[in-house]
Amino acid sequence: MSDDEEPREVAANGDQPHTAAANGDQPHRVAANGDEPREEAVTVTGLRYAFGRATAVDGLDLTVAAGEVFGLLGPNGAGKTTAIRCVTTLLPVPPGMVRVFGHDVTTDRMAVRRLLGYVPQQLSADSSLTGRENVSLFARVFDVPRRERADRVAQALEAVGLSEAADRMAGTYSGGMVRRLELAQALVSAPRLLILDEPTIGLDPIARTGVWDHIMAIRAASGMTVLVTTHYMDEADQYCDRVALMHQGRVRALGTPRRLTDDLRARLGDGTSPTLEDVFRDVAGGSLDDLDRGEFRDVRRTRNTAARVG
Ligand SMILES: Nc1ncnc2c1ncn2[C@@H]1O[C@H](COP(=O)(O)OP(=O)(O)OP(=O)(O)O)[C@@H](O)[C@H]1O
Repeated sequence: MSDDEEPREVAANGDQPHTAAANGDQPHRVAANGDEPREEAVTVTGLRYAFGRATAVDGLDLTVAAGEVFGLLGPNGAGKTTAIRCVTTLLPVPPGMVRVFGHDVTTDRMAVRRLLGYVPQQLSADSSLTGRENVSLFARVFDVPRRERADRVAQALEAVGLSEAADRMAGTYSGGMVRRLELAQALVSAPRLLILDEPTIGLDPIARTGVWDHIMAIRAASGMTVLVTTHYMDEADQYCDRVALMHQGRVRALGTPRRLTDDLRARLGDGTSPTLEDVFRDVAGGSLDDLDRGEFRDVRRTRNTAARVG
């Protein structure tokens, strides 16, 4: 696919593509399920970001509907983390390019920060503090009222299954427990939008499932919107309502995993059942060198969380 081609866009219900209503400062609405339009949690319009002369994000358009689990997929260097850091206000972008629940990340930065919880790829837990102390620290940083703090910290730890281990040093946690602790840190401020950058990188399959089980349970209980990046196509297929496949700073395909694979199956017409990874190969073409070398599948920069905490 050439750089000039449009990404394939598919609606969550398989019918109409999501369309944003240009209605000024009001949160936009999108039809995420074919029924009532839903509020837009994230709206990215023509986002470009360059580090010096290196373009990391190259004209990204995205809409994440409130309440959905949206996956940003792609190989190393596709621009996923850069895009996410723009949404979290950590990288400066011109006004009008990125909005969170209708708030512009540039002109209304503090309002945006109050709405989101962010689990970065980098380690954010302190090995010399207990799990509870780590989450308490975030509760203070995020201005959780003092009288609510102990309860909110306990609830966040409970939500990720760490109540029993709460008073152990984080340095004794397994990689999966550390990831869940970081999830609790992000949850303690009761965000409307949870952003997770490679939440399961470097974890074994059981720990990966454990992390996702908690994410999905929290989402079901709270209705929280989840924006997640991952290299793992199988996770995206299983857990994401919609995915955007990114390559070289641009979205190459967008839709529900089911719709994207069905669409490819119909086009191939050879009786095979393509996976999401096949869709990626199809839209990224032979230029996806990482994928061809197998690096894509094997988590290129393994985040050995447990070792780093210890
Ligand atoms: N701080 C930085 N300074 C210079 N270049 C950067 C910086 N951060 C990212 N880049 C470059 O921007 C491009 C996109 O990187 P980004 O980290 O957004 O990709 P990614 O899809 O998140 O990859 P990964 O899966 O490896 O995290 C890459 O070419 C990367 O080298």
